[in-house]
Amino acid sequence: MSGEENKSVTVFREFLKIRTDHPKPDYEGSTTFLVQKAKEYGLECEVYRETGLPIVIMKIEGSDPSLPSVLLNSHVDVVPAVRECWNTEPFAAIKDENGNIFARGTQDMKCVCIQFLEVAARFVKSGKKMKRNLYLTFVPDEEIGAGQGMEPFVETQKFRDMNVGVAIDEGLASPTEEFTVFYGERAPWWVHITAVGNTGHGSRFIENTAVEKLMRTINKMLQFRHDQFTDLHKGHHECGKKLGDVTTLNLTVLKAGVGEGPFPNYSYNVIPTKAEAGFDIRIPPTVNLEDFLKQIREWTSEEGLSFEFANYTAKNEMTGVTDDNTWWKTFKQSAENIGIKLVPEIFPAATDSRFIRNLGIPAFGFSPINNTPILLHDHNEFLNEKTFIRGLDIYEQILPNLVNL
Ligand SMILES: CSCC[C@H](NC(C)=O)C(=O)O
Ligand SMILES: [Zn+2]
Ligand SMILES: [Zn+2]
Repeated sequence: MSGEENKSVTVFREFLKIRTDHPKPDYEGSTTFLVQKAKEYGLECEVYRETGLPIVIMKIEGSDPSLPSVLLNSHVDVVPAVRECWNTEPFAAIKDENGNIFARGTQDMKCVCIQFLEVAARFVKSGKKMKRNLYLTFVPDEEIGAGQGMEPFVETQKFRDMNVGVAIDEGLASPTEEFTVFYGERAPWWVHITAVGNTGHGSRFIENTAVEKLMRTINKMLQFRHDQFTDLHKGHHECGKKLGDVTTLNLTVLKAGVGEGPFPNYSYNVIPTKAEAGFDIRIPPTVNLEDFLKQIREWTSEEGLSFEFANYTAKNEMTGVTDDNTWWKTFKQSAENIGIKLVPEIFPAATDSRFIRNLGIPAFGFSPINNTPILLHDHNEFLNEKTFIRGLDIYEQILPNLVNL
């Protein structure tokens, strides 16, 4: 590409090069980078460490700081990248002749981190005072469940003092012209089932074995999976359900057998007394979670079966997307005014927004990326620089309407 690179794109590419990939994210590197940028741009900034890992907090004070604030939240960590599956070095942020930037985090979600930072810099530079406080938080560990990130942070006095009225966080790329906006997420339940049963010689008909009991419960659960799959795929593609509207259930862990692998180091002629299965279940916010818990109890009610949760939430709040929610009305109207169509959906996976919504605070998941394949967590993740720049302009035009509401 000829000509000088857009300055915000350069900042984006610099940020992509910081190795915040799990399992050992360089949070000191990302923190130093962000603090330095805040200083350069004249943004108020502090690093909060009371919950363990660093959280970078930036602020633009409003003319009426007593009003609930607007929070722009982004996570700085990224998932690992398998070098041999990529066509370029995943942390080199190589830009090709079409302006496509290839790196882990281009979509999820270092683009949004830097767009929030750069748009805040534009607001400071404009010198125009806005009504509410505007906060930016850059948080760690979203990709591994937020146990040392957003989850404890929302419980702190620091967070309460920010008096958040609405939060904007990540969404997904959209392969079409329209943009998706997420107003809720499916509850992630990770269920671990253990079965115990009779043992004996592998040559006999032993009854009520652990594996047999586990198989019965697995079959019931996979039947439920099949019904949900059918529900998702029936009807018109246009008006039918989306992934976020149905419950997915996947058998992801399976363990049994006497002996230690690898093959063939097992006692093939000994009936094991214990067998285990783990499921990743994602439940839409429209489903009653107490009823679903009852369902799991029923599936595992046979004698010798028990279950525990590796991940569980009893709460899964949604943000209203009707006109009586003035945050939503303003967001939607502001997007329409600049010719952008927002399609509200339920996020199929889990993000930091769930902790904010569960406090009763409205939150929208929105990444201003359209006409782009969804490549989060995938090989050769990329974003075009023009899409990045347009996203920055979109935020610049929409956000003041929320901050001035
Ligand atoms: C239970 S926390 C797990 C969080 C993770 N988030 C993403 C975006 O992959 C997930 O949905 O599996
Ligand atoms: Zn993400
Ligand atoms: Zn992710």
